[in-house]
Amino acid sequence: MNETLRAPRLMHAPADHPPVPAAKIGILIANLGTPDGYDYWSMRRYLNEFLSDKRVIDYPSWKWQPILQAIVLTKRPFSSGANYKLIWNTEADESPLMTITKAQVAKLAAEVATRYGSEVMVDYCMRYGNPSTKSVVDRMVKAGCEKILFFPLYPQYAGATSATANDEFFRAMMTQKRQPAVRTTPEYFDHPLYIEALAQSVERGYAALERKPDVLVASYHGMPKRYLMEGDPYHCQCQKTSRLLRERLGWDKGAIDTTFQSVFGPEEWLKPYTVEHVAELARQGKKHIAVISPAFSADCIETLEEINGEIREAFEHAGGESFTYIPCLNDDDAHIAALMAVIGDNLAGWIR
Ligand SMILES: C=CC1=C(C)c2cc3[nH]c(cc4nc(cc5[nH]c(cc1n2)c(C)c5CCC(=O)O)C(CCC(=O)O)=C4C)c(C)c3C=C
Ligand SMILES: [Fe+2]
Ligand SMILES: [Fe+2]
Repeated sequence: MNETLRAPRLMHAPADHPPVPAAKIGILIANLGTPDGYDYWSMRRYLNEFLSDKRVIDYPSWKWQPILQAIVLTKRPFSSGANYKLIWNTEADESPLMTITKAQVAKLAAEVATRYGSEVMVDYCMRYGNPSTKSVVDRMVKAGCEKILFFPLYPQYAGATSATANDEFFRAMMTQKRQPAVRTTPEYFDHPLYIEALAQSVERGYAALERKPDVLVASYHGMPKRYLMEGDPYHCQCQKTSRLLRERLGWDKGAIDTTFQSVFGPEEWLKPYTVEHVAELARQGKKHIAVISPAFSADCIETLEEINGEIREAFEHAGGESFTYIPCLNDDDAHIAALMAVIGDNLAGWIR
C-alpha cells in the first residue's frame, strides 16, 4: 500500500461504532450530461436543468424563466429530441456521450489501478441529469474517499462548463458530514499530450483520405460574445489550442480556421459561426474540408448531429464536395494518456 494513503484506522472499534472504511483517494470525472431518453419529458427535464443554470444563461430569473418555461421548453424538447433520436445508441439505450464517457472511465480506471493500486478509485458524474454529481460524491465518501480530485473533462475553461461543474461539486460537499479534502483540475487546453492526441487524430483522419483537404476547420462550441468581454477566457484558450495544434502538425498560418458553433438565442455569439464559415469556404472554392472539434472530449449531439449533419449539409449546399469529420478524442489511447498526465499532475503530494 502506498505510504501516503495509510491513515490511522480504528482496529478494534466498539460494536456500536459505525463502520470505518479504508482510506481512499477518489478521482471523479465529470461531463456535461445528457438526457435519459429522447422523448418529450426526458428532453424537457434535461433542458430545464441545463438552461436554468445561470452559468449557462445569465439573464435574471424573472426575465428568463417565463421565456424558458412558456416558449423554449414547449418547442425545443421536440426538435432536440428528434436530433438525439438520429444519433441514439439504441443497443445500450443511451446517448453517445454516455456510452463514450463510460468507455473513457473504464480505461482510466484500468490505468489508475495499474499505476496507483486499488486505493485510488475512479468514477464519473454529470453536471445535468444522471448520474448526478451529488449521488456519486455521496458514494465516494461512503466508500472511504478522504481525498477527491474532481476532473471536468473540458480542455478549455468556460464558466458555462468547468465552473458550473465545480459549483455542483462544491454544493455536494456542503452536505458531507465527513468532508474530504478536495481539488479541482485546471483546464488543459495547452497540455502537450492533449495537443499530441489531437494531432494524431488529424494525421489518422488525413491518412485515410485520397486528397488532402484545403483547410482544417477547428469548430468549438460557442458562447455569447458578452461572456468573453466579461472575462471568460474560453475564446482565447480555443485560439491557443488551434495554434498549438497547427504548430505540432508543422502547418503554415492559415491552415486551420477556428470557428464557433451552436448559437442559441438572439445575442451575438463568438464568431465566425461554423455553419456560415464552411458555406463561405465552399463559395470561395475551398471545396474539400475537414472539421475537428477540440472542445468536446467525447462525441455528442453537437458533433454527431450538428457538425456531421447540419454543418456538413450547409457546406454541401454551398457547393462543397468533400467534408471529412474527424471524431473527438473519445477513448483513444493518446487521449487517455493525456488525461492520465493531467490526473498525475494534480495528484502531486497526495500520492507518489
Ligand atoms: C444556451 C447556452 C449554451 C452555452 C453557453 C453552452 C456552452 C457550452 N456547451 C458545451 C458542451 C456541450 N453542450 C451540449 C449540448 C447543448 N448545449 C446547449 C447550450 C449551451 N451550451 C444546449 C441547449 C444543448 C443541448 C442540445 C440541444 O438542445 O441543442 C453538449 C452535448 C450533450 C449531449 O447530450 O450530447 C455538450 C458536450 C461547451 C464545451 C460549452 C462551452 C462554451
Ligand atoms: Fe452546450
Ligand atoms: Fe480571445
